[in-house]
Amino acid sequence: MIIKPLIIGLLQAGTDTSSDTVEWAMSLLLNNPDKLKKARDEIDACIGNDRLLQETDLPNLPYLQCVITETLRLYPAAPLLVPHESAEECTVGGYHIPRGTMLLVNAYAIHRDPETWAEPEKFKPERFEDPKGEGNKTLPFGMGRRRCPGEGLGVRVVGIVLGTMIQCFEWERVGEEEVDMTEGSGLTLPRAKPLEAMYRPRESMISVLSGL
Ligand code: HEM
Repeated sequence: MIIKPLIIGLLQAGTDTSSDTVEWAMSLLLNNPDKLKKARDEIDACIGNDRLLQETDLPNLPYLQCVITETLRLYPAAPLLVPHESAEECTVGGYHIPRGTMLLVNAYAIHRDPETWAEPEKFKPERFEDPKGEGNKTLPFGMGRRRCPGEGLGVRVVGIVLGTMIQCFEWERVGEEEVDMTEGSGLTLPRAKPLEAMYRPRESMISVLSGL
């Protein structure tokens, strides 16, 4: 009886969140070709050109992970998380919250707070390279007992898809101008317009790709 709604819930919660994150990451990399090259160099050094990236490679690709974390900082797939309700009256930041109040966590604003982040609007995956540096104060998957249960799967899916796209193809913007980063609306955070980009197989990956 509960299997159907459970499956539908998992598909709804796990599909757009993951695909939007890949699309934002690729948009950011297209506007920052030096970061795209750095991610590709890491993949080439770790995996080479004889096989496709696999899930077991992900722990050995720390810069790719930094790219994903920085993407989720700037474009958290659920910018207000999911509405919560206070089970008891409580105090948050000095405000009295009666029992039964709807609470929204503005992860988008927290992730761009200039008190917390240096150059908050800038795409800098490097900010996550040094654990002693700015540190990771993001919450793209929420917190506490209602935290996203699909985080492990989501991070792996985004890592494999994005990493394979970087490993196998040369990516370029359609024209001279930067990719438009206008945000769409909704409960999740899609791009206003779907990403358009030019790509072609990398010479070094053609034998792997043609063997698929
Ligand atoms: C990049 C990928 C993903 C992101 C950024 C993301 C983010 C989130 C966020 C912010 C919440 C709300 C947490 C809160 O309000 O405290 C959530 C809830 C949830 N997510 Fe994800 N998610 C992702 C992928 C997935 C995947 C792959 C699945 C499952 C296949 C999934 C299943 C769920 C479910 C079932 C909930 C509701 C949990 C509850 O209410 O107790 N998510 N997710």
